[in-house]
Amino acid sequence: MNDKMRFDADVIVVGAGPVGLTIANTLGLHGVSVLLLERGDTLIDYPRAVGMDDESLRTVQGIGLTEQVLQHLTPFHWMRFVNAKGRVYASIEPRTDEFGWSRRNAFNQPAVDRELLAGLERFPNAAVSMSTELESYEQDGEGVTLKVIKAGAPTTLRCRYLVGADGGRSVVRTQLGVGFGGFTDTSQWLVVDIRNDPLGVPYIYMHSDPKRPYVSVALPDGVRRFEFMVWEGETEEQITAPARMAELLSKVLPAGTDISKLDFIRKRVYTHNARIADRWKVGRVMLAGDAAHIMPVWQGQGYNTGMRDATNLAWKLAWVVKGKASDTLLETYNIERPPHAKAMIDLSVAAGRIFYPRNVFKAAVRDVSTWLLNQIPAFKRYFSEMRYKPMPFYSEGLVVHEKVARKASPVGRLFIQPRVRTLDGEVKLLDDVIGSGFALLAWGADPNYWLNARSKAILAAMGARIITAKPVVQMHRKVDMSDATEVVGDEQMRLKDWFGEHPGSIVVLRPDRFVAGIAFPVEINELLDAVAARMGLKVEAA
Ligand SMILES: O=C(O)/C=C/c1cccc(O)c1
Repeated sequence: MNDKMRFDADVIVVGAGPVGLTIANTLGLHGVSVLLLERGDTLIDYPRAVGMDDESLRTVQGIGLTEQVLQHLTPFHWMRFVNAKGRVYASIEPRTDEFGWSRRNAFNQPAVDRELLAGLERFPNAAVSMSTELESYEQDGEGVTLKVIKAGAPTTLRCRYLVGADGGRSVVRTQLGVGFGGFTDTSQWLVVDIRNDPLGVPYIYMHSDPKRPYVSVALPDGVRRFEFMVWEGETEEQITAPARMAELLSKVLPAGTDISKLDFIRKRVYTHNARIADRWKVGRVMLAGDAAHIMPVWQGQGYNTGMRDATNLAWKLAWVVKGKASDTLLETYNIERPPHAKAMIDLSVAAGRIFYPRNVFKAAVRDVSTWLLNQIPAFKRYFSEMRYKPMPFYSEGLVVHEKVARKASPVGRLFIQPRVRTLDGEVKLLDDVIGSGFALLAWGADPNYWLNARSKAILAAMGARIITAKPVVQMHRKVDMSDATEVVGDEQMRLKDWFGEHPGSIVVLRPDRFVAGIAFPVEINELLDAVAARMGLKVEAA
């Protein structure tokens, strides 16, 4: 065989962090051969990210690891901002579950990473190579050739596509030669993680103490995280010296706490960066997670932004590797993801400016203005319900916007995930019924009646399920449904509400559960044609 056609795996992913692990699990699930390379000889075993949002949890659900991961989570984990006088000036506590899960969750990252790694054992087509460091790579028309050092020995590997999920200092990104513009913050922070939580109180408290802002976070498994701002000119050695640590901790723990009893996991100083890669796909090489963007921690969005990348990219890779769609589909990754990642960087930077303003005057303005705004219920709700968080929205890419003005459109947005009732009476989350592929989801009527031969061929090429949701009391009546249409009951009546508010009664749902398009039954054939064209779908002649 020609050397160029010998592949060790269809996809090689560099970096066994959460993003690399999630991409590998998704590819594993889709039957694509994937090799995950990790420089370390084990996964990182100390906490880093602390917040997993509902979108990431939905992704975990999609790769079949809900039960394994939920045990490492504290759902409904609020975030409270406290001023120098001890007054809570903002509290973020969204109590809704429109995507099927609590919107804010604290989690034990090392434990979740281990579950994701163990999840790969389910797939004979997924392999992991630890102690394997990428040195260099070259791409050509058919694939990518990597030079790696595995357990000290140089080796060559070849794949069709390469994903760099290898962190902020990504070797894949550096060698791709794309820019990583943005800035490095001038402030530094000391992170202290402690086992056997000496405080035990729930939630995240952001103390805007102008002398030394600090954060106190309750994590699962009895872990407490403190973060203290490092003063200008203060070195890591100085701030972690026993006397200074005792002084810092005495301010955040009750008087008389025996500091020598604290069980430290780690103490580390770090700097915040706000950077984004200029291009996330060049030929056969893609960047994801911190390799593509890094941001301050204040909204817990570094991890979740990376998980969104994994969710967006992995199924597209599977479709293209399996020959079901053209490279056009993969290009949509580079179109869809960067604008939202940039919005998350901006949000994280802004949150930092509110939390630790650079002078006492700005802090006073913040305190007065937040007090005034908190008297207005609509503003209070805006914060507490997290409405300030920009939700992903794809204005270009695998989306058909022709029918609806972009601003009001449900197209390009994540579809809701209510509970539905199946014909055998089980109540499940919607995605667990739909599975891992495309779906045509309708309200009330049967889309099959309107489908022409080409649309049927498109749906077959997509492997799409055709599902109609009905009121639970009507779901067993067969009078108006063809055998090719599955029926689910609208258990919480959220689907009826959703379709009642949007201009159409059928959505094309992508495998990542974003809405690719919306139509009335009479328009469905044009919509399917447009979706097929946008993704370069390989359709058998009808
Ligand atoms: O919003 C979250 O989930 C996490 C926020 C956060 C705040 C302060 C320090 C951190 O390490 C994370």
